[in-house]
Order: sequence, then C-alpha cells, then structure tokens
Amino acid sequence: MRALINSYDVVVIGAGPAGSMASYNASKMGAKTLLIEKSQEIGEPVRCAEAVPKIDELYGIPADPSFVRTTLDGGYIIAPNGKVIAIRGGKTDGYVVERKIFDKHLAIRSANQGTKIAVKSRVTNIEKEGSGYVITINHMGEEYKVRTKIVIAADGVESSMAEMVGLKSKKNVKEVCSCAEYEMINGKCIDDKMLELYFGGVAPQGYAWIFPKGDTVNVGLGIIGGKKSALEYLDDFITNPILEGRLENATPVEFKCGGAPVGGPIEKTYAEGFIVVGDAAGQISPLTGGGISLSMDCGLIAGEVAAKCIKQNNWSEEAIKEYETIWHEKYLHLLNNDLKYKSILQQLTDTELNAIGDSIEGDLDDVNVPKIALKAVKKSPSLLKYLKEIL
Ligand SMILES: Cc1cc2nc3c(=O)[nH]c(=O)nc-3n(C[C@H](O)[C@H](O)[C@H](O)COP(=O)(O)OP(=O)(O)OC[C@H]3O[C@@H](n4cnc5c(N)ncnc54)[C@H](O)[C@@H]3O)c2cc1C
Repeated sequence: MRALINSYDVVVIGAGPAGSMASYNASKMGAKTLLIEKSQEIGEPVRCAEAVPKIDELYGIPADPSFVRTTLDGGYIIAPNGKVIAIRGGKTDGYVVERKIFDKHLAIRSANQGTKIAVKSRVTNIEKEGSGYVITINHMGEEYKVRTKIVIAADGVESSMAEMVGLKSKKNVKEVCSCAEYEMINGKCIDDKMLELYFGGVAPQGYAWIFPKGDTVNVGLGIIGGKKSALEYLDDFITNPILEGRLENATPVEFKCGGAPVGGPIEKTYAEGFIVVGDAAGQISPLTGGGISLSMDCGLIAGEVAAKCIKQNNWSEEAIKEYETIWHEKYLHLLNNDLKYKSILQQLTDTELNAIGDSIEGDLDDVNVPKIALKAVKKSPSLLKYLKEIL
C-alpha cells in the first residue's frame, strides 16, 4: 500500500468517449483533472460496431483519416423478407471509425488540455471524505490513493462506481442487450457507404448489422433473450440466404462481444461531488444501442459543470444537479421515446415487420417513427394495436 500521492479537483474514472470528453472540458475550464483507465491501452478491448455521427459538425473534432475508415451516406433497414429501405442523410450519415484509435485520439485531446492520465489503473474503491472522495487505484498489483473534490464515473456498462455511492438502479442491469461481432475481411456490403440493419428473427428483440469499415466489415448482432447465444445467432446470420452470399468468402480478423445497457437511463445521475455519465448512466439509445455521441455530449456537460463547481468552490448536491438538469432537457425525451419504440418493436412478428417494410415506398430522408407508423397502419390496419401509442 502506498501513501496518498496526489490531490485533484476532478477525477474521471474510465477513458471511453464519455470520460475523455468530460476530462477534456474539465481541464479546459481550469480544473486539475486526472483520467483513470483500467486497460493498459486506451480504446482496448473494442466492444462496438464503430459507427459515429458527424463528430466534426457536432463536436468540432476533425474527422481524422487516422481513425475514419468509412464516410457514410446513410443506412439500409432490411425487413425479414429482404425488403431494403434506404435512409439517406438525417441522423444516419457519419463515419465508421477505428475505435482503438478514435478513443485514444479523444484521450490525447484531453491530455493536450492538461489532463493527467493513468493507464493500467483500476479503481477498486471510492470512499467519502468530508465533502470530497478518496479513490483507491490498483496499478500493476500496487495500491495507490488519490484525493478529489469531484468524481465523474464514466466506467461503462459494467459500472460499479455509481453503485458504490448508492446511485445505480438495478433496473438497467436487467436490460443489457448481448452483442457478438466479427470484424471480417473479404465480405461485401450492399453499398460501401451505407450501414445495413436487419430486423426480425435473425436477432430476437434486437437487430443484426453489417457496417462497412474500409477494407473490412463489422458483422454483428445484439439480442435480448432468445433461444441461443448471441454468437450462435451471429454464426447463423452470416450464412443466412437474405445476405445473398455476400459474406460467403469472408473470414474474421477480430471478435468482439459486450453488452449495451438499453433499459433507459438510471434514475439519478448525480450526488454531492459525484456525476455518472455515458453507458454507466444508461445514456444510450434503447432502440439502436448507439451511445457514442450521447456519451460524448453528456461527458462534455459533466466536465463543464464539474469545472464550474470547482471555480465556485461549491460541489454540493444542489450545485452538481445542474448536470442532470441540462442533460435531461437535451436528451431525456429522446431516450424515453426510444424506450417506447423498442418495446413496440419487440412485440412484432416477422410478418408484421414485413408489413411495415412493405408499407414504405422509396427512400426515406430520416427515421421519422410516427410517419412510418402512420403509413404502416394505413396499409395494414391490424398493426394499429401496436402502433397506436406512436400515432
Ligand atoms: C457490440 C456493441 C456495438 C456497439 N456499436 C455502437 C455503434 O456502432 N455506435 C454507437 O454509437 N454505439 C455503439 N455501441 C455503444 C457504445 O460502444 C457505448 O455507448 C460507448 O462506448 C459508451 O461510452 P462510455 O465512455 O460511456 O463507456 P466505454 O466506452 O465502455 O468506456 C468505459 C471505460 O471505463 C473503463 N473502466 C471500467 N471500469 C473501470 C475501473 N474500475 N477503473 C478504471 N477504468 C475503468 C473501461 O475499461 C472503459 O475503457 C455498441 C455497443 C456494443 C456492446
């Protein structure tokens, strides 16, 4: 056991997109900030299909060729009967990135603002000490302790930090979507600039995907429940006739698996001197499992509020609450809508999904769920029992 080695204004736990954006803003606004990552390499292991929206337009982060593998025009939604619906623009354009490099890039941006980074450092405990916290870190078998005024817990889907201060609700843990994915070489996409999302029995209560990633493709799926493991569904998907042999000659170069917390946000994301952000807070679309952009933006909000509290010498629960007020105003209704859409989608049979697909003619310019539901009900009035909540 080593003695207390340092004190910080803000300690951020987890160097994923949420943590690096939080520490970036905290440092930029003058707070003495430490970012702690348990992995020996930031960005590893990857548990992601690696699609991000236009980070240059949204966050002013240039789409650097070192991590951008594909610039997307949009995506295809594919019904169980093979009907392909194209969505171009709207929220579907963006990039497929190399997350190992992307995540490290975000951490480097944060370091360039003054953040200190500790890698191969697992936080094993958080204890309250006065109005601040003492954090215990295990690095290469040695224990260290650091003091901080504010903790930002950005420790992802397996988060245990929020629970340590009594914040995390067990509700989310029950709703983790199990994902399995291969990155494959020699696979073919319908179009090298479009995402492919397959709904129905191929991935019960979730969906399967093929994302173009430069020379390779990310082929994966997420399920909730189901009769087999995610990996077994994935192996079946690869040979599914709906793909018309496009993965026939493909072979994996990487396997990824992980969980996406799609049960909606945790009930409370702050306490005195404490903020929960990203997957740890359930800030991920329950419908799509997309969480990178939300984590980044909520990370920015967390970093800004933390730095402001440090400047005002007040990180009481009342002061920290501003974080939740801001992110709720921006995103809570979207997450709640997605939760509703997800639960409807989960009740639909392949036949009903086909009916919805068949009701759509031509390309879409965005995913407007109420508009799609209206078209579907006009074509198949029996769908009203599921879709009336949306109309
Ligand atoms: C298979 C799969 C595919 C996905 N595809 C997409 C996609 O294409 N697009 C998209 O937008 N989203 C996708 N997501 C979701 C996306 O990956 C997450 O929403 C996003 O990574 C959340 O960022 P985060 O920073 O909150 O957490 P993470 O990226 O998980 O980062 C958390 C970090 O905390 C570290 N950590 C954890 N515990 C400790 C500890 N005790 N001490 C120190 N460090 C710790 C971890 O090592 C990790 O680096 C996918 C998820 C899965 C599982």
